[in-house]
Amino acid sequence: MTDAVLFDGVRLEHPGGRVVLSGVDLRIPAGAFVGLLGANGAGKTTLMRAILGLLPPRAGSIALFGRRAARGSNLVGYMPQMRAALSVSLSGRALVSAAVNGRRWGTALPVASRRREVDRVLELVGAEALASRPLDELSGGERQRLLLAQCLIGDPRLLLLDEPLNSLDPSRQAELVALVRRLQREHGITVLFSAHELNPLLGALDQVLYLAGGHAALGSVDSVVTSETLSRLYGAPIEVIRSGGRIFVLPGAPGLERAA
Ligand SMILES: Nc1ncnc2c1ncn2[C@@H]1O[C@H](COP(=O)(O)OP(=O)(O)OP(=O)(O)O)[C@@H](O)[C@H]1O
Repeated sequence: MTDAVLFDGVRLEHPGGRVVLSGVDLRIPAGAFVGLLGANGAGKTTLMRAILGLLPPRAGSIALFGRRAARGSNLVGYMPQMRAALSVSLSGRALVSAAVNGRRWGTALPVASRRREVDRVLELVGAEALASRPLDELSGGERQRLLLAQCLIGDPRLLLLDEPLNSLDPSRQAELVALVRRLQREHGITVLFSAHELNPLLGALDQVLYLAGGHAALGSVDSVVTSETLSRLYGAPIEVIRSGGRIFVLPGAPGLERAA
């Protein structure tokens, strides 16, 4: 099967020459749910922008479903991290409609078809009842569902979700992860889901993509989230502790915290 995402020797730099990632080779199989983990500034957003074709690699190549990554691809749905613009009295339906009208098909799509597409994505995320309410009256979890609906417009095969759990409480986090997991399973969508915390994603992940020190490691949670792999990636001692079905990643040499 064609890989959803293929990085071959990729080097990503921001203007001004800041190297964020280098020598990255990775293959994300189509239909996988991948958690993208890494500390602040590790390059999670940068990697998503490269997949979107907004930051072309300075070396190597990126392909999506066998085609070179390019800006404006209908294969990809993106939920960006910055969501301040949502504190407005716009309705949920207007927010989702704006994406249908603007990004995917312009004005070429007949009004009835546009409306059907908005209804379809609202139903996919169970947000029909939210559609008529102003965004500034909705909870964080409800807004996230509408943003997810927006990403699903045009039936993308790959979803890039940039820290969608931020500012949600643990039960809303669990609901959102379960919703994305269901969409991924039922529709065969590939998901790249960035987060600061691994634990809320543990039950959903097929693989984890960890970024640190300009490098990337992709694989099962058990193979990547280990003291050995993360210490190599960070270039510094990292301790990984598993307890009660949760995983804790701590800086420092093994044994130091326990000794303290
Ligand atoms: N437009 C830009 N120009 C120059 N440097 C940038 C730009 N955007 C990001 N960077 C730098 O690239 C590095 C990676 O940033 P990025 O936002 O990708 O990290 P992140 O893992 O998404 O972080 P966070 O978890 O804080 O969102 C950081 O050092 C950041 O300062």
